[in-house]
Amino acid sequence: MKLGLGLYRHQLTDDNLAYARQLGCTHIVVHLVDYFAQGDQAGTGDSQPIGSSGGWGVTRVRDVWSVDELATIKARIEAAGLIWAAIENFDPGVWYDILLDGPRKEAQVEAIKQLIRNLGRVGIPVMGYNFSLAGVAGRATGLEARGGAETVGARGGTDQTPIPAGMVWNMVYDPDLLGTGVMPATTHAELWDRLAWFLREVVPVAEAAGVRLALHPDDPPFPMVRQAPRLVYEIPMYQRVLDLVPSPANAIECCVGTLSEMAGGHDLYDWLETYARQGALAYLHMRNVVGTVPTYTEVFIDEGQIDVLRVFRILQKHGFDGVIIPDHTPMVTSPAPWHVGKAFSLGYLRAMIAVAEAG
Ligand SMILES: O=C(O)[C@@H](O)[C@@H](O)[C@H](O)[C@H](O)CO
Repeated sequence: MKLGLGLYRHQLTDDNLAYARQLGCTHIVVHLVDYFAQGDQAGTGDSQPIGSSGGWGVTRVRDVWSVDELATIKARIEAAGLIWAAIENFDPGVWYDILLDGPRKEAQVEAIKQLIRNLGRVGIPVMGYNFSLAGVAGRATGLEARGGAETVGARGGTDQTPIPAGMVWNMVYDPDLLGTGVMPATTHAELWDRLAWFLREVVPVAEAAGVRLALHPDDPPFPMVRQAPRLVYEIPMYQRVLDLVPSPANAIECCVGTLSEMAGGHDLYDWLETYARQGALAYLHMRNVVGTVPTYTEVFIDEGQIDVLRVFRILQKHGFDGVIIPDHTPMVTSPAPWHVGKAFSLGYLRAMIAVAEAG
């Protein structure tokens, strides 16, 4: 098992790469979507994008990331002695009509196929994505982790304000549509059909390119957020995703914290075993949590309901040799809240991986 660090686009600096290397990471996962440039997230520093109803701003991105752009970033990561394990998330500006079943979806899926081929050419083995209309939205911030550390969670429900027309996945893709109404109502069945269409189009291309598509579960895992349906909001629902198009290229971005927050009473460890046995886990997000939907809090890696060592022992048993990154951590009161939070988590994860691997 390999330890990695996830960096947002604006965090892709030589200092942060050196930081990752110094703390024992061998791999980097990069969010190339610039969530923090503007909108409600602007100026929030390194804190995670929360997803307030105003969204993260406008995306003007229309072209997929080119071979040159990707190769430049890769060279920089490798110069720091690290390996680029995955990109996390498509820019809404290049695939909004795939999510919305809009008129540009055919053209956009061709662009996504080109992006996947670009990843294959540059040698980036995983493309993480979140097939979601509302995206990561509707969580509340509070001082609820150990010692009053700032964190996020849900307090009995989530945001159900409708998504404005022109916005999807927390970003505005067409400012001219703002103020003209709301996103058309969608059913769960329709959203599953959209995912199935997307996977049937793209998985064969990904397979040929040697790239794995890896779906993130819905965070927060409510059946509806902002009046829009969610896909994977209970743990067994991932099996339906895998069965749509069985292939090593149709895989899971396994956010263990989100899975543990899910309702329905399904056993986390049994299901992790089910997915690990199928070789379906592309990479892992690790954090801890207290509670399940509709009320839960994200907490420090060592203080929640998830038995991290038990998770790693399951992965070890099934030969998982992919990358594990710390997911969101509470912000630690210090001159560098994000860096200290991640450093604490990285040290803990590194130790647990070592114990699990020692058998
Ligand atoms: O801040 C973060 O890293 C998260 O919000 C992501 O884990 C997010 O849940 C996924 O990228 C969604 O695809």
